[in-house]
Amino acid sequence: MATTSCTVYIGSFVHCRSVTELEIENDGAIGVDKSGVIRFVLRGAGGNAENIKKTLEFKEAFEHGHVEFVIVKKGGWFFPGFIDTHIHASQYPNTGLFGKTTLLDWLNTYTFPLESSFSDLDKARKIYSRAVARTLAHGTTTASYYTTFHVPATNLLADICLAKGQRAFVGRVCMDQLSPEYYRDESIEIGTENSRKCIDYVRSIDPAGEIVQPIITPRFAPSCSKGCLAALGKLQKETDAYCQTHISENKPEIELVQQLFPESGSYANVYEEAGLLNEKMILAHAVHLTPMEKELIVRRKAKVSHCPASNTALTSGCCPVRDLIERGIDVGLGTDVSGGFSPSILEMVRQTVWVSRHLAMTDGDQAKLTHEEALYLATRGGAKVVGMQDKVGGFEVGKHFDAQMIWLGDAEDIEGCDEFAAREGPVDIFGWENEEDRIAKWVYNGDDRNTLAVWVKGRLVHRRKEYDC
Ligand SMILES: O=c1[nH]c(=O)c2nc[nH]c2[nH]1
Ligand SMILES: [Zn+2]
Repeated sequence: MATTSCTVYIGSFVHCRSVTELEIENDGAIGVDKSGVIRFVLRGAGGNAENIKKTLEFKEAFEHGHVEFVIVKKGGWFFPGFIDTHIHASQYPNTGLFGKTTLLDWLNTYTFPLESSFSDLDKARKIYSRAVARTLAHGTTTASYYTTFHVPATNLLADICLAKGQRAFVGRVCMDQLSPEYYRDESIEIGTENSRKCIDYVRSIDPAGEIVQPIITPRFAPSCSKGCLAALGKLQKETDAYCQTHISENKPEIELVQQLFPESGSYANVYEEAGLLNEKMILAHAVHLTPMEKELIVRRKAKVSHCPASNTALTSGCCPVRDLIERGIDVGLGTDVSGGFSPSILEMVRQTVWVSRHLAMTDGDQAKLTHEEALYLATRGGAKVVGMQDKVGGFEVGKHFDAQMIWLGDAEDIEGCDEFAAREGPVDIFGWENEEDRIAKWVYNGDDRNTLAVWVKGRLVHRRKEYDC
């Protein structure tokens, strides 16, 4: 699956025009050069090859016969790749396992025993390969990953993402307290040094950071001493790397932070004091922030990863996403595997809508988010969270072609078979649906069977077996 020459993607495309509005173009053409950058976007008569040939950028390529065409079937569309702003690759085998636990006992019961086993590199390879392949199959073209505290296994995940072509932030988990003794950094110095080794390694395999980048990852305040957080704040300044952590996920966790950092005043202020709260910080959850904490996050331009499935599974709470957005905080979506039960960002789009509706039942209708808004969070919102809004999230000239081809199946009846056996995928199409209906059906009923192919920077990184493109 290598990058070809120039490619023109022909047919319908859909992306978010604004937070609330989708652009649906039924007769489009997107020209992508051999480095994966979008060189033209045509609306109307895009399928007309003569029209496409007229575009200056591609004239020469056409003349030399170096242009390939990828055509989406009628009823399907190209959509920007999804951005998962918070996922624990190391927890992938536990997807769907959480029982009745809540955050703190879930960590001890399910999470620390699994994560600590990543000293076994064969096991790490198997798990990370599957996690990356599966998320790609769900259309995730960029992911911000937590690994474990192991340096070799963390570097292995970066290798796998680079080889498979998924854009990734790869973060070695730092913690020097609270987790079991067999699974915590021996000292602040050793932990910081190990994190630096991972940063250096990831930058050595992709110096331009086009596909993989390092991300500093203090697990969360309860797992990190004040000295550990301060050392990571210093490392962040030195390396200018991104940073990710958890914040205000559930109430007992917040009480624990008050006990552990009594003089800090608030959970957000613990990170602020360590110099970690800035525009390169991705804060996962942010369910129970106080107004003062939200103001601080706005001032520091830190980002939020909304993880609706995880917040429901671990009964953490309903994040007031509308409030965060209206305050001007950049919000993206996170699967938070395996607190979250699914590696699919499409599922998180649904869950975002559901959580907002549950919130609306108590807080009023203004809390409700539409699926158009949730799709924005899954693409352009996520791009802002990871600082890639100029590169990915939509189809504009100059952006990279990170995209998925969506197809719901067609409406043709199979003779003698009126019922569900006629359908291979999860969505029933009757043929009379307009484009808006098809998108709604995809959001509420679709899954990876509808994602026929996925590209990152113009490189085909996934395709369904039965789809030949
Ligand atoms: O959802 C979560 N997953 C984790 O692994 C974790 N660690 C601390 N807090 C956490 N929350
Ligand atoms: Zn998490």
